[in-house]
Amino acid sequence: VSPVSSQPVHVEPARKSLLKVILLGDGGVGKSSIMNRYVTNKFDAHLFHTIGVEFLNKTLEVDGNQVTLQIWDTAGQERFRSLRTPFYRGSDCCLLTFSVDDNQSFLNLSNWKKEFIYYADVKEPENFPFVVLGNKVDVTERQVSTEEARLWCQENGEYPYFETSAKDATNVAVAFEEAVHRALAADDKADHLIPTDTVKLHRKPRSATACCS
Ligand SMILES: Nc1nc2c(ncn2[C@@H]2O[C@H](COP(=O)(O)OP(=O)(O)OP(=O)(O)O)[C@@H](O)[C@H]2O)c(=O)[nH]1
Repeated sequence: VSPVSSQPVHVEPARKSLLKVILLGDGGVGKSSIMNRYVTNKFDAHLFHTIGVEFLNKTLEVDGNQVTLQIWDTAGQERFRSLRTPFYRGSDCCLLTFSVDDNQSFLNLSNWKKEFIYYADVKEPENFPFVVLGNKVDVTERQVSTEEARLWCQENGEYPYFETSAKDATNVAVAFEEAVHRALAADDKADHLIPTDTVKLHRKPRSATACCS
């Protein structure tokens, strides 16, 4: 008779293999361009405004596992608000985006964060993984300094900050990689908060002597 463990069984939760990452920010800051740069490695200098939402998938390998990143690009213009907000739920990470040559888009970051938390119905906003992107760093006429942006990120939740250019590809891949790591880390943390009154399957059974004595 094989020994039977009297220990509780704990099934390690599987890591997520599909991550939804959403891009939010004012119209024209470059959300579609960032997504296109990352997924297709192309840049179009004459993109039309997004109406509603669009998404593209990209598969990448993280710690030896395949992860599909589903990137949702939303319409930043106010008139499309009701078309974009129904798509916020279920996001694993939110990329708050502004353009370094547009101060108003930077000032609006707080509104984007609020809109996301409300419509995505985020239960613990302080633990949600946001990443901030200051796009168009290739432009010489800046209105937002790196220091100002870093300070906002620090004061609003220690968010990682990346200065990107969809035009010349600066920091685009690295920003998405950070988003993936943050999303997976938040997911692992949430799993560990689930109470486990279950059995540890990976535990070695006790020796026959210990078991049957
Ligand atoms: N110089 C420069 N221009 C950029 C960059 N990213 C985007 N653009 C340009 O900025 C304009 C707006 O870009 P989009 O990607 O359509 O902006 P969006 O945030 O998706 O806009 P909405 O769809 O209205 O929300 C386009 O003309 C782009 O070519 C960048 O990194 N550098």
